Amino acid sequence: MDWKLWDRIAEVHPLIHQLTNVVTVNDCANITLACGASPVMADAPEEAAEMAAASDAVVINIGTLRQDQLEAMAQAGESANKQGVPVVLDPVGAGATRLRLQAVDRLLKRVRFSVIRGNSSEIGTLCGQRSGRGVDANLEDLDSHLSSFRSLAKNLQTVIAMSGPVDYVTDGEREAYVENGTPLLTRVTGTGCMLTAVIGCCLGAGIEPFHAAILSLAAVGIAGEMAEASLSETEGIGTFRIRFFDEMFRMNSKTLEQAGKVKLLEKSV
Ligand SMILES: Nc1ncnc2c1ncn2[C@@H]1O[C@H](COP(=O)(O)OP(=O)(O)O)[C@@H](O)[C@H]1O
Ligand SMILES: Cc1ncsc1CCOP(=O)(O)O
Ligand SMILES: [Mg+2]
Repeated sequence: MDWKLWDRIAEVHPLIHQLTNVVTVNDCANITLACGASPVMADAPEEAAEMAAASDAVVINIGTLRQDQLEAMAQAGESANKQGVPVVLDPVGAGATRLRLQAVDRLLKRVRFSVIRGNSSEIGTLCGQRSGRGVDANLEDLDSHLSSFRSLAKNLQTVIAMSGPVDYVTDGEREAYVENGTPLLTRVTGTGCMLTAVIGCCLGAGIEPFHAAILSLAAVGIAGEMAEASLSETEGIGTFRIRFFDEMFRMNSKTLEQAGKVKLLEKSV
């Protein structure tokens, strides 16, 4: 794993156009800045395509979806595809309602995504195993689903990045497991959304999608581990959230190399 790729974000300082949810939009903008990239949040249909074409990567997150926003997302994605700008999808709560399920279906028909990042329920739903209440994960027996995740990646010509206790990344040929992280990351809303924004930063810096996903999963996991380790007995989730931002701001290739727990199974299929 070439951890030095991470430093490209600060060197390139890419512009990351994000069409995202109202719960975590501010956290996504701040994590983008913390990584050394520049965020712009723009989801009006009147400007989404123009903004996407002028950006280095586009992040589409359906967390609090509305119909007009969906059209803006599709237009931004199409415009990005036309200009060769990479696009990453976060299918938040894809299995929770019909609106979300249909939205993901429409987006996948109109836009080619470089990476799709979701939790196990969201990725399972994309494979036809509809699951998930709300936005949190509850798909079980993940090992039995790995071959469908690989087929999904192959069919959509994308990289699937499934986060969880152990993260799994595949482009249909190559596979990787990332073992960094802490359950505390699930006790703060937005860590998945921020992870997807970080993937956008890596893509915008020109890092190819498979490695962009691995680097981002390792970075977020390690920042979570370090934030947790810094907590005193009287500190809790509020302090964890702040320290997580601090650790992402301080993240560099050396820390990634020392603390990254990645198993790469290249050409494993
Ligand atoms: N049980 C866990 N143990 C360690 N890390 C976890 C655990 N669950 C999730 N993570 C980490 O939390 C981050 C957010 O992932 P996740 O919670 O799956 O996304 P989402 O918030 O979209 O459901 C990822 O970096 C993931 O590796
Ligand atoms: C709670 C919630 N509801 C709609 S979007 C959202 C945020 C989800 O963020 P994450 O998936 O990163 O925890
Ligand atoms: Mg999520």
